[in-house]
Amino acid sequence: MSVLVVVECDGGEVKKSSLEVASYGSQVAQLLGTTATAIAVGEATEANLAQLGEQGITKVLYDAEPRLKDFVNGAYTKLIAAAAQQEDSKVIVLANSNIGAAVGSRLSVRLQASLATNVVELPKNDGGQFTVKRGAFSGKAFADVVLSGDRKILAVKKNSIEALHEAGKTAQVESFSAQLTDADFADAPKQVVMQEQTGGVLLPEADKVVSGGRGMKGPENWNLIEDLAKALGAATACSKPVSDVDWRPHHEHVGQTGITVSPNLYIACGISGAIQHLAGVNSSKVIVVINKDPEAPFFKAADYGIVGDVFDVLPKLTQAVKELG
Ligand SMILES: Cc1cc2nc3c(=O)[nH]c(=O)nc-3n(C[C@H](O)[C@H](O)[C@H](O)COP(=O)(O)OP(=O)(O)OC[C@H]3O[C@@H](n4cnc5c(N)ncnc54)[C@H](O)[C@@H]3O)c2cc1C
Repeated sequence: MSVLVVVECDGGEVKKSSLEVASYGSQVAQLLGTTATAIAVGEATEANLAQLGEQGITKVLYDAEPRLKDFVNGAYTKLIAAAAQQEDSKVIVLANSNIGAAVGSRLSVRLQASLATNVVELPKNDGGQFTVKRGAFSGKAFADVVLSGDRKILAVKKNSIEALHEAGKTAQVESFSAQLTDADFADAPKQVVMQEQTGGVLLPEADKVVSGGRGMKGPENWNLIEDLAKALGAATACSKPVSDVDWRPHHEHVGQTGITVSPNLYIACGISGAIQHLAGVNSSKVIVVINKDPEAPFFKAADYGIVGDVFDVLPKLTQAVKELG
């Protein structure tokens, strides 16, 4: 019996959120007195998969079927279920990402497993019960959830756990086949057309995000957001009212009704910090808020706050970032 960790890869690389998930899974394995095996999905290289040893993974299974390069829910679910069966895994850990959330629910039906999403801590053995803490009510609260049943699936929220890094440790990479058929690819997307992204950085995966709200006054001032984003190598985002009035495209709107982001750095410029906005950004590692109103609610969620006018602060901040190189 081993803990099975689902590792998402893109362009040959393991995604950062999956390094966290691998670290989480190997710590769960330690708690249960077993080892952690990963099943890799997406486009991966053997060398990068072997490096998952640094996050405590012992073995990595990889199916090189070319159609698995892009996300196909049915095929990914069957692949992961087959790996769980081969490894007799009672605990399956995945990222609380778009892929993880979609596969997690399908997998729970297929394997008759209990599922907890948005998990933020390692599980506890609470009086013999397997208990996990998860974010609830758009991140405003936490819930302790008891998972029963033989199999459990945990979808781990990004930035909830530090990725382990034991330099030089490698995992054994094994080829794996789930014997997928054409029927498993019935829901494969025919074509994926990427929306135009500022600086070529994809918003949901971005490591840094510079975001603007109504305090930016109009689309003609967005060069201030874009200049800072370019200097930082960040993606740009906005609040809902900004995209509602077409100052920015809808795919940049973050929050409860928009995209959820979990970057290492989120800079909010002229955004009040309404609960619906926070719901999409509150798993960011470091939040910086620039707002001229010291009472703006966003300051309560900020790691760093600048009380000031965005038109004064942003050019200076961009200049300072450029000088730092
Ligand atoms: C069902 C529902 C779902 C929603 N979903 C979302 C969602 O997904 N995402 C989202 O963002 N919102 C969402 N909203 C809207 C949300 O409630 C807020 O109205 C919205 O987030 C406010 O956007 P804002 O902060 O840009 O604008 P405002 O609330 O108008 O705030 C502007 C801020 O800019 C500051 N400011 C003004 N001028 C300057 C200046 N020169 N320098 C510095 N600061 C300045 C002000 O002090 C103020 O704090 C939703 C609402 C509902 C009811």
